[in-house]
Amino acid sequence: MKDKKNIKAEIEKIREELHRHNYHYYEKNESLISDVEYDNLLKKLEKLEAENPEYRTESSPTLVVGGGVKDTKFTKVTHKKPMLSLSNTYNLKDLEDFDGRVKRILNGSRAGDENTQVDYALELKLDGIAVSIHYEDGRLIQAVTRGDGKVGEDVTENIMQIRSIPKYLKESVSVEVRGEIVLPLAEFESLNKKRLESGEEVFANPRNAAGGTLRQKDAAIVGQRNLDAYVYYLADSEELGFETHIESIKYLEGLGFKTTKVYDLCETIEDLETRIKYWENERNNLDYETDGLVIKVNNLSLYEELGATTKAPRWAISYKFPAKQVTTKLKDVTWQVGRTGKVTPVAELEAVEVSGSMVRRASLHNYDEVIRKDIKIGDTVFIEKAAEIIPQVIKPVKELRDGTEEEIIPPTNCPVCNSILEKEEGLVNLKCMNPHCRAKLQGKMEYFISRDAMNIIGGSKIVEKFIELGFLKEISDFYELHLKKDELEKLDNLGSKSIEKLLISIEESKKLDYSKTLYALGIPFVGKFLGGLLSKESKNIENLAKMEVEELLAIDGVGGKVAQSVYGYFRDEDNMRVLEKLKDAGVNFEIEEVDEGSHLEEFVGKTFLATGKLIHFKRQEIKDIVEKLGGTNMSGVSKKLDYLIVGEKPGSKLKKAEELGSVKILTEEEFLELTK
Ligand SMILES: NC(=O)c1ccc[n+]([C@@H]2O[C@H](COP(=O)([O-])OP(=O)(O)OC[C@H]3O[C@@H](n4cnc5c(N)ncnc54)[C@H](O)[C@@H]3O)[C@@H](O)[C@H]2O)c1
Ligand SMILES: [Zn+2]
Repeated sequence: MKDKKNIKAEIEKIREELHRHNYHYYEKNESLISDVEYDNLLKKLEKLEAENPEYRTESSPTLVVGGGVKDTKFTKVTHKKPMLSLSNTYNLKDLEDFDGRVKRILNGSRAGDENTQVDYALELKLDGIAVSIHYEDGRLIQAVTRGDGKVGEDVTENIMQIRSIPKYLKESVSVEVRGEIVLPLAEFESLNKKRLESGEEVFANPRNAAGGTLRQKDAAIVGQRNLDAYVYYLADSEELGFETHIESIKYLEGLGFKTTKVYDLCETIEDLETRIKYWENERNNLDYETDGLVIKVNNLSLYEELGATTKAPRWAISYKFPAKQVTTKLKDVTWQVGRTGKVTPVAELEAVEVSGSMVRRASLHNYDEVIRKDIKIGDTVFIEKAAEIIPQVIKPVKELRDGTEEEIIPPTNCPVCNSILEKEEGLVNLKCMNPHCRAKLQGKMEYFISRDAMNIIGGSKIVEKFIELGFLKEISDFYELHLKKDELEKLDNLGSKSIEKLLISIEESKKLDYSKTLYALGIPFVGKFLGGLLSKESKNIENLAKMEVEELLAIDGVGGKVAQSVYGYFRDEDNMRVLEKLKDAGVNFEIEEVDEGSHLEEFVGKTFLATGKLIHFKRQEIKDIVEKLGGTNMSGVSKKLDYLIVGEKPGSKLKKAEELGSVKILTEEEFLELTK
């Protein structure tokens, strides 16, 4: 008995929690927990309700479409056909179950026909706000949000502000069309930047921003935000005589609607799996956010038989991608000193999995941002890890504070060398001014050997050790390491093999292009682009060192800050001393004269790009060959591209080139032939 009581209490507690999250998510367009955490709670409740049917209620979040219209500022409108949610899954096994369920229902109603063929349409699941838009004789008359699925809010005026939604259709038909209102990623970023600058709270993600915008009372604001709309459902498709979902979508395109253009026909579960794998990566190249894929039965005549629960149709399911955003606890903030002495806060987090990897630390950028986002130690925070990007702290969840959170206090002294820090430009940057600070030294060394600079093997561990042992005091010391070979080989955990490799890569680095060696010096503000530009303009470092500020300013692309920085660099005795050492060691600081005699007819005036995993060449080698033979390298596929060299698993670039039709595709062997 006691047990039962506990179960009842637990069920009620989870329901209450879910109601609270629904309120924040649908009414206020903000989240207190991540979607995965929400979905896990919902699944837990579903399980408890299934095991204890006596506690089921019609109003449970497991049975109703989220979002209400109770206190709405908009006029309420009853939907002709309910606007349902979608059941969701995060794995392929559940997808197979879905396919099995669909076939079982269809087989059940057609005894004897055991092998019903079911085709699926696979679409992108846009992460935005659902709307239903009504047209009468081709004219937009009303647009309604999903609301609680039965009753939504009239947002016609706001929808009128969205350029990609046609106000008049290309045919004079009366239809109801459903789609998703999204905020494109670029718009989202610029909106948040503006809000941060004006002290307003940032939106945690594009969906929240789209929701907040669409339910604005002031249509003019909606107009400024550049929302976009993609449609994915024609409510009257059967009445209009369409047989498949995909046909109806193509018809919508013909009427003037924007769709994602993704409606892959999949005949088997294997087809579905292949497309899912493809989109797991490819979705990062879209300019709007997707949180998964939607898989729909393509044959419309099966919809009635399959039916729907109170919450979702049985002819569709969503396959959700691993979450990019999750919440976790901010345990502490540490301060990191970079190569220029800039001191930045780093979030120390309770370990959490995001996009398939464990995250323990995340960037907080600078103290100003900590203040603007109002982040405190002990806060629950949203963090995000997009493809291959360092995890970022998005915002704190202030609603979850219990009063024990602590202010983040910036240090007064350098956490590494203890010298007093100085403030630059107000509060934005704290800086260690000690020229001998170990952290700065280490940062400088790591920058010097990084891939885009001198490309010397050996990571931060080796640099740290060599600094500690006194082998590295300035960047030119790398070129004296060979003199200490015997000593180095005796060090623990290194061994002669890796020392040998290290010394070879140091030797190799001497031959690098002047643009790279210039970049490697770490002159403030001189990144890869300016390294290239300044090397071309000056031809060699002696010329560059002699340039006056006015001469530097005369170079197209060089501004005041850069000119001052470059000029100052070469007027510093220490810098010049290290530079002389590098030159004496044989590091290249001049542009090689291009020998026009080596140009090949097949290459002159032609453009090249390599993609995929290359077997015979390094990517840089291909670029060097192209340049040497008189061709030009490109970074993306466009009409201007003449040759695409493809390795293994080429991906989207090859697809694009094939679509263009004008690009010649070469294997590595064919490329090699061309150079002969
Ligand atoms: N973090 C939170 O606090 C919180 C709270 C509530 C809900 N949520 C999240 O929202 C989900 C529930 O929201 P929901 O009911 O809007 O469901 P959903 O967003 O998971 O799926 C249904 C919706 O998908 C949209 N959609 C996008 N592309 C589509 C396409 N091609 N075809 C059909 N529909 C498409 C439609 O708007 C549809 O209403 C939960 O599973 C959870 O992940 C999170
Ligand atoms: Zn310091």
